[in-house]
Amino acid sequence: MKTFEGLWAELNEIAASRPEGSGTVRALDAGVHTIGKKLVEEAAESWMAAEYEGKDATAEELSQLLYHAQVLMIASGITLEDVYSHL
Ligand SMILES: N=c1c2ncn([C@@H]3O[C@H](COP(=O)(O)OP(=O)(O)OP(=O)(O)O)[C@@H](O)[C@H]3O)c2ncn1[C@@H]1O[C@H](COP(=O)(O)O)[C@@H](O)[C@H]1O
Repeated sequence: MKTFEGLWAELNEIAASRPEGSGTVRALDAGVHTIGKKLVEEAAESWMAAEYEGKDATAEELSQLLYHAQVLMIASGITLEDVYSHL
């Protein structure tokens, strides 16, 4: 099963190697403004799922929120340690 740290390693590798057809590369090229809007959208969808759609849908939306948070971190030059230092 993929973990937060496993996805982080995968996305950083993708950002460096820029494989053809990658949605992550497309998102990074679109920039922080576009990534930020997607992050907010997934946050809202997570909220709605938690209120009305049950655990499975909520977990799926939260996984997308975590993905977009990681993409925003890469686009902003932020490391896991930068974030963990605030936990
Ligand atoms: N975990 C994710 C992931 N979660 C969410 N998303 C993106 O977020 C979108 C979900 O948004 P929505 O729910 O709004 O669905 P949608 O409206 O149909 O999507 P869009 O039209 O907005 O793209 C998906 O279409 C993906 O673009 C993800 N994209 C990629 N990953 C993983 O990231 C890795 C790299 O992916 P690529 O860069 O695409 O190779 C792989 O392991 C993928 O599984």
